[in-house]
Amino acid sequence: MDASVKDRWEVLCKLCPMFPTLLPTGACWGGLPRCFQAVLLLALTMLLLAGILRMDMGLLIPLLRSQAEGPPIVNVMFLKTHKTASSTVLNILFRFAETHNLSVALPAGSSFHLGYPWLFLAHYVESSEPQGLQQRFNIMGNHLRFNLPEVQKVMPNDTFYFSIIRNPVFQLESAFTYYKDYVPAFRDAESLDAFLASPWTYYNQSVGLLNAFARNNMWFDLGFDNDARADDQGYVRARLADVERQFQLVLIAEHFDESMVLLRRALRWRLDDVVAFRLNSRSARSVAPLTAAGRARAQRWCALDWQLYQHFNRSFWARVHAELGPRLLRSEVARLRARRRELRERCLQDGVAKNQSQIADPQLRPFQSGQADILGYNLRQGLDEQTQRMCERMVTPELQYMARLYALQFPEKQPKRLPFLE
Ligand SMILES: Nc1ncnc2c1ncn2[C@@H]1O[C@H](COP(=O)(O)OS(=O)(=O)O)[C@@H](OP(=O)(O)O)[C@H]1O
Repeated sequence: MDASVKDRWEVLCKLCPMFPTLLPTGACWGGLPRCFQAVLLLALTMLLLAGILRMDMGLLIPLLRSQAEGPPIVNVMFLKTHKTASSTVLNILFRFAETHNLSVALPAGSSFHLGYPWLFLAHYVESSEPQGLQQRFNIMGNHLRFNLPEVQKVMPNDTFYFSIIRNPVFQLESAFTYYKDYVPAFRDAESLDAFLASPWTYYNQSVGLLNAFARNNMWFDLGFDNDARADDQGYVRARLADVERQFQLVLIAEHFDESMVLLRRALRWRLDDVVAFRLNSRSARSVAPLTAAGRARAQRWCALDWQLYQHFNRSFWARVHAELGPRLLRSEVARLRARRRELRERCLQDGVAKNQSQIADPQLRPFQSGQADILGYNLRQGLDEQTQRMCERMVTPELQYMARLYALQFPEKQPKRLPFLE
């Protein structure tokens, strides 16, 4: 026998006593080939076991962990960025707050948002405490421009912070239609393609905050300067690091269901807590897709948002792979979709979204803006009381839901007026 092969067998045999229960006694003393076979058998068995365990434990661990790691997280701050599926996420948070009797940081007085587009200040939140005392809340999610030190004044120290972003090309297209009449930079542009072909004709930086919808709107919502130089890599990297430090999770609107899977795991919530119907969507008629040249221009015009999106899209998928892996992700997304289908069948008339004129109950009619035709839902007739309440929560538009929570939380105060319903 070759000397080096013999040496290796001897090393293997020296390891034999480490597995006294697995190897037959004396296997190594009887002869080198027997020892080699035993070690090989052991290695194969371990490989096989590892394969089986990896497969099944991958599915089991999250279930075990979600129970083992304690109760659901109830202190949650959601930065509601604009035109990013954020109303659907806010509906999830409002429902969780209402069904768990949690307090919500709601806009003060007759306001519908938390001071946007100005940087958030704690006093934009309604409070039942006497002047000077700062009330803290469980849930916060109405539109605001992020300002961490002020948010920390109204939220507990152990709050979970998260947000959502969307491909800026689609985010801008949605914003253009929705804010067409409201944003100075959009008003005179015939179309978004026309705006992007010559943005400086329409966009005047000195007009101030109202134009924030027209450029790098997500960057702005995060509290940063939306007109900053996008080619200053030091600046961009520093702001991205700020977001990473301040938010435990950044979701991606294009991957909404995968986002809900991650969110549910992070918050240790039940499946039904994160199942939602798409809210605040436009009818196909009011979507005006950009040309290929327009899309390229939008990326350049919103280069800060583009870098934000690229960065967090990458880290989102890295996290999905690290925490779940493809098999578990697929099964969790399938579970979520199946449950949504079930609830759609149970709750919704015809199972589809309706435009404003088709919605019978004014409380379920979403606010309309600009040239967008915003869709909502009719509920099925004849639901039992409990199902009716559950379904109603899922389809109540943001402003009506906010007004209802406000009335519940501050019964002594003047209720919110929603003029568009009158
Ligand atoms: N679940 C889900 N998945 C993907 N996309 C979704 C989802 N829910 C809402 N949406 C789309 O988000 C857009 C509305 O965004 P917001 O609710 O953030 O708008 S707002 O700023 O509160 O007015 C709006 O986009 P547009 O239709 O392009 O305008 C919605 O269709």
